[in-house]
Amino acid sequence: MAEPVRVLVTGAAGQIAYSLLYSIAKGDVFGKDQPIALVLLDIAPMMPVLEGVVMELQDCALPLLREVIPTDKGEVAFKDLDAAILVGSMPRRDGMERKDLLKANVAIFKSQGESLEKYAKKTVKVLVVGNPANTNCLIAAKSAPSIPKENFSCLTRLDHNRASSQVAMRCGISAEFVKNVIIWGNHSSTQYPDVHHCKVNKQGKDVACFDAVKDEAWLKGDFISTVQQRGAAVIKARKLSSAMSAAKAICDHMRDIWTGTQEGNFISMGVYSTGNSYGVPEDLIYSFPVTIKDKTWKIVDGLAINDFSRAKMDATAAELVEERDTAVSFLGV
Ligand SMILES: NC(=O)C1=CN([C@@H]2O[C@H](COP(=O)(O)OP(=O)(O)OC[C@H]3O[C@@H](n4cnc5c(N)ncnc54)[C@H](O)[C@@H]3O)[C@@H](O)[C@H]2O)C=CC1
Ligand SMILES: O=C(O)CCC(=O)C(=O)O
Repeated sequence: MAEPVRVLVTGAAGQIAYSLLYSIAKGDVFGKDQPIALVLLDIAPMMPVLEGVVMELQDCALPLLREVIPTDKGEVAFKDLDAAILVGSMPRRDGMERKDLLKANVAIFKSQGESLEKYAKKTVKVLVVGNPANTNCLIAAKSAPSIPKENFSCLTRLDHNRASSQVAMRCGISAEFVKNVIIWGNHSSTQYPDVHHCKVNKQGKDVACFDAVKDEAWLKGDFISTVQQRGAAVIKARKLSSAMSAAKAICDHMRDIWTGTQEGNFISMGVYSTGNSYGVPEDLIYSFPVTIKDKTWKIVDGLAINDFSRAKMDATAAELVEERDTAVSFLGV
């Protein structure tokens, strides 16, 4: 059997991690034959809670889980990593915008980027989940200059899954029959869920989403705002932010990095924008449609962009430029 992959989850005593760790440990992400060493980082006051999580992982008696390492120390957590899933940070409460989190959370990602630089393998794949996810990811990447920027990505797969599911429900079909929705831009309420290239499989045939849904006003109106506001709607209802669906999206994202995307399908993730062909400003982590092969993503080029889409792509880019500049002014990176 293969050597264990060493996987870090930060915020390991929190609610997303509680939904996530079982799926990783049972092989849903890195493969059913791939042993795993799971490193769990949280802050010192959470160590007693983390001990409980470790006990539960042990009690699952999972064959692939070779080692569980709980810690509050960066030098232990980031050592020799193959994959890092950076969840730990402060979540948004009802009434807060993601920008409110910027100051508190970017400092965490600067310090974790520095730890990746010092201790992780240069091949480590880093997924940033903690909000504001795009800007935190950019700051972590900038703080780890010897790790290629392409190894860093942020989670917009939850938005992607939300968009697929909204279209599927509208058509009365399962979400597996909806492919190639796109989330452009920021994981925030300015994101642009775009269905101009989306296909819906109806009775075995791929049909353009606009023809399948037959309601352009909905697709250009309530559909977009529902996806943009879904995180806030869940917070309002649960008084806590999305956790089960976030964990599922993290698994989808990291599994696609590890094993690649299916031929003809693309997915959305926040990646480094420098060199993109869509006129998005450089030096951002911006969500694009990507395909993945050999653990390497590639932005899907050549998709037609109409004026409606252009305006929304530019608006979310402008928000990211502002977030980046604010973060840089806080941190001086
Ligand atoms: N990108 C996305 O699609 C989504 C992102 N999120 C974000 O994920 C983050 C975590 O959410 P939850 O698990 O619900 O929050 P939570 O509050 O339940 O858990 C966060 C955990 O992170 C820990 N933590 C705080 N600072 C840390 C540090 N410096 N190092 C390590 N651990 C640290 C806390 O002690 C806590 O255990 C939030 O920022 C939330 O906004 C949530 C849902 C979706
Ligand atoms: O909206 C938030 O701030 C937390 C949860 C989240 O990012 C989401 O559900 O999309």
